[in-house]
Amino acid sequence: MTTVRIIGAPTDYGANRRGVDMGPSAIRYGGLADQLGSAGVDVVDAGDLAVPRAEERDPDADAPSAGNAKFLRETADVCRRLADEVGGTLTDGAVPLGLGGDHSIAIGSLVGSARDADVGAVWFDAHADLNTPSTTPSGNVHGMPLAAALGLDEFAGSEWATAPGLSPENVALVGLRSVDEAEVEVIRDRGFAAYTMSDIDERGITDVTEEAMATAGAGVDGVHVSLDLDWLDPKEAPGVGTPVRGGVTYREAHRAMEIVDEADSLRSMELVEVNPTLDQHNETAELATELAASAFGKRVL
Ligand SMILES: NC(=[NH2+])NCCC[C@H](N)C(=O)O
Ligand SMILES: [Mn+2]
Ligand SMILES: [Mn+2]
Repeated sequence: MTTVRIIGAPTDYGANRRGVDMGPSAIRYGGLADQLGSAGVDVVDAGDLAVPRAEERDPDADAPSAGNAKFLRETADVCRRLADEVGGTLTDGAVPLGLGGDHSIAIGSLVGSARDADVGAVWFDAHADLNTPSTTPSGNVHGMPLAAALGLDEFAGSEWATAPGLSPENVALVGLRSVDEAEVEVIRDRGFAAYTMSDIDERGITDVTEEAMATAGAGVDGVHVSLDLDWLDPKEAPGVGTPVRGGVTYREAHRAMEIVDEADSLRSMELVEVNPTLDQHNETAELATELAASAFGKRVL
């Protein structure tokens, strides 16, 4: 039987708006353990990493060496510890499920997942998260995790940020609808498999997700699935910090997660960017738990 180990990373260093640090509590309160149980997996909750409050920290402590990247030192500290938790979970034969927190925690997830293995990544997100300290329009590290893990620009050779076993040919982005100019260039130059909402409109979520999982999983030991809740339409998932209209529906999201399960290559997963201060009756957190259950095999019949 699969054991899923929940690891909370209650950060909001990487986002503009406060509140995603409450994500792990909201997602647990939203019924995560029960949902995963109904998917037929064993669940272990490792609790939350200790994360100092942003108010007690200086966002520019690393400037100017960090370029325009706020709270980079704090992010590095959390990601190092998260990478150890994720790596240790895999060594124990369980599947790590990270709870954000903002999307910068994906750096730690990817480093931990790709420490002793070759991995692919599927990024379910409205955004590409491929900015670097020199290209970011915001200075927010949640717009950079994929670039960091791939070692782009300033992240090249960074021991805490780059994921050694993550290869660019095994990266797929799904659901794009808000991509910055510099990110468009990176996607074109590096040839990432990237599916916009138009691709989903045209080809359907099943076809697109199957192709994304196949690309990410080709020739590697497993796939990391990063689920940013702003991937969904804000009507379905209002509790996120950077909502973008025109996202996937409730049904499309479930179908995609069922395909994640069917691909049988899931190595590690995370649920990020749930912001309870912007949510309605915890519905975004509850949706996150349901989608995780689908990804771990929950079916009606
Ligand atoms: N994980 C996220 N919600 N990322 C949003 C990123 C938005 C924008 N591309 C930026 O770099 O600031
Ligand atoms: Mn996003
Ligand atoms: Mn994101």
